[in-house]
Amino acid sequence: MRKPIIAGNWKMYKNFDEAVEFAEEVRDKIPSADKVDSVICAPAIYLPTLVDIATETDLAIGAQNMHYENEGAFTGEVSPSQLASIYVDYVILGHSERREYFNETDEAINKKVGAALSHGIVPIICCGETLEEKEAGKTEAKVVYQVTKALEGFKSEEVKHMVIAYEPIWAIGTGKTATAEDANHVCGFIRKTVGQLFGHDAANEIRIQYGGSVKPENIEELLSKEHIDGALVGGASLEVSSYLKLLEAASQNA
Ligand SMILES: O=C[C@H](O)COP(=O)(O)O
Repeated sequence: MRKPIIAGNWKMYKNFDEAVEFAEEVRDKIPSADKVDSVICAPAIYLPTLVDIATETDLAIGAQNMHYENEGAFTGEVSPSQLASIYVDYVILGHSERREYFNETDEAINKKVGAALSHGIVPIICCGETLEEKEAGKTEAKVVYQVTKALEGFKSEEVKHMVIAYEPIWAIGTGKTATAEDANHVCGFIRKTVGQLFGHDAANEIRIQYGGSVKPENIEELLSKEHIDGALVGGASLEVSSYLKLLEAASQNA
């Protein structure tokens, strides 16, 4: 049985006071980490403060991106060793917004996955198709390509601890959600791909999230599906009450 994982992605929202207020309000209301992994991926400048607030609670803190080098002349970037030095637990890698607006390549994402692992940071690796690709029947080919490239060169033992987030780009921030059946189909396809590449144990243990307009109203149906182990949530993770409802639903599904 895979433990559900709900990760909020705050993207470039919230000022400092709002971020602190949110974390202080939720920290003692997070369901037990035995039942669900509850994560907030915040803007980099808030991470040390949020990690402090979350210490000794069941809330985990993640970054939204990082470089793959540990140090160097890379103005504006944050490194894996820097994130590890402030005890960040997770990092989102290859989000479609990073791929589209910041030219992030599959090769760079693959290096970032390796860097995250070597620092004990769990990568949440994003994949997903555009509306054009969906309409052209290319969803499966697209996610297989992205997942294969992101996981290239790793061992089964490493892959099983990773998280993959299937996020159809047309469903992000649009209010359009993939049907639970469609989302489950693609997540199942990703699991099958992991199995072909890394074997049965990795496929069985890797957690696969769905992302794209996930809300308290649709989380239960999504989580009831065999291959959906959680959600990567944008908009609905910004409000305390909706974030907590998502966690509650996941903890009851565990
Ligand atoms: O990382 C989160 C996704 O981009 C989904 O965002 P959304 O829940 O606002 O559609």
